[in-house]
Order: sequence, then C-alpha cells, then structure tokens
Amino acid sequence: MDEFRDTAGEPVGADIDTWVRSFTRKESDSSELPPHHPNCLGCGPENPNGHFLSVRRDGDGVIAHHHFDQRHVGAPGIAHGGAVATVMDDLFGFLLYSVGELAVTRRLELDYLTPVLLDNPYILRAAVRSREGRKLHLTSTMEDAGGRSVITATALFIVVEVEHFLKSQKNPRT
Ligand SMILES: CCCCCCCCCCCC(=O)SCCNC(=O)CCNC(=O)[C@H](O)C(C)(C)COP(=O)(O)OP(=O)(O)OC[C@H]1O[C@@H](n2cnc3c(N)ncnc32)[C@H](O)[C@@H]1OP(=O)(O)O
Repeated sequence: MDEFRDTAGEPVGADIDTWVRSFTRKESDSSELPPHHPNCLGCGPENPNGHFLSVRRDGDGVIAHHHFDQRHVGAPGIAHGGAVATVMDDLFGFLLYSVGELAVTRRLELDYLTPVLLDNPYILRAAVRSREGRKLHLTSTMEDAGGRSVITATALFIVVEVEHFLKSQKNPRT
C-alpha cells in the first residue's frame, strides 16, 4: 500500500485507520485544504497522472482555480468529459473537511454546458446544498475567467463509517 499522510502532512505509513480519521477533523481557516492523500488522482501532489487540484475553503463551501492540460485531452483542444468529472468528484470530496464525517460518492451528475478548453483557467466552487440523514446533496459549478458557467454538477454522497474503507482494502483486516 502507498504511504499515507494525515491532514497535517505527517506520514502515517499504511495506517488507513489514521488516514480516514483525519477527515473527521473540522478545519476552520481559509488556507489550502490538504490533499486526500499523496497519490489521489484528483489532488495528490505525487501522482504524475493526476490533476494536482488545489482547494481552499470559501465561506461554507470550497473553491479551486484549475486548468486542464494535454494529459486530459478528449477531442483536440478540449478536456475529456471523464477528466472533468474526476475533478468535480474530487472537489466534492473536499467538502468532507467541513462536514467532518466520512462520505463517498453514490451519484455524480454533470451538465457540460460548453466545452472545457485545455490550458484555460477555470474557477470551481462546491457546497453542501442539504443533508438528510446519511445523504449529502452537493452542488458545484465551473466558470471561465469571464464568469460564464461551463459545467454544473450535483452529487449524492453517503456518509460511511471507517469500516467502509477497511473492508475495501485488498487484504482487509476486519
Ligand atoms: C475518507 C473519506 C473521503 C476519501 C476521499 C478520497 C478521494 C475523494 C474522491 C471523491 C469521492 C469518491 O470518489 S468516493 C469513491 C467512489 N464511490 C464509491 O466507491 C462508493 C461505492 N458505493 C458504496 O460503497 C455504497 O453504495 C454506499 C456506501 C455509497 C451506499 O451503500 P449503503 O450504505 O448500503 O447505502 P444505501 O442504503 O444503498 O443508500 C443510502 C441512502 O441513500 C439513498 N440512495 C441511494 N442511491 C440514491 C440515489 N441515486 N438517489 C437518491 N437516493 C439514493 C438510499 O435510498 C438510502 O436512503 P435512506 O433509506 O437512508 O433514506
């Protein structure tokens, strides 16, 4: 298993219990939020195939400035729709630092309003729209520099216990 770090950047080795528990800390300042883990496809700083998404708290939600590059190409000059969905899903994952509980994506829906261009700056925002029990209803947007909406997305995340991740390991200990 890859080495994990907690939200303070401290290595926690293969201790996934510590990793998942780090998500239950509610952070209060507006500094950059920690990546989900070093190799996360969306935000991991050590994943050369990833998106290196950098996310901050923004009021009750989160915000990121992002651009796609040639690694994410679909049609020439345009980001692949799946790459865009990866980034929106990962952005939603940063809301968990505010929720203070663990949750995973059950449903993810995107409206691709206009093409997402490579090497073009975009502003991404996400927020929790509502909560019903374990169900977190999430919403997000991606805008271009002119404030034009290019993507809107919604997601249903379901709150889970730590055991969800322990059982998901290749060699579960429980
Ligand atoms: C460290 C953390 C972060 C880690 C962050 C790591 C990186 C972050 C990346 C972003 C996040 C991801 O990609 S997460 C990875 C991708 N997602 C996954 O692997 C999840 C795979 N799916 C599952 O494991 C499961 O389906 C769960 C846990 C999501 C749900 O299973 P369950 O616990 O049995 O729940 P279930 O009863 O089926 O559903 C719960 C409630 O939701 C309702 N429900 C279910 N589907 C729908 C639906 N489409 N629309 C409306 N409602 C629905 C049900 O009716 C029920 O309502 P009621 O009866 O309660 O009223």
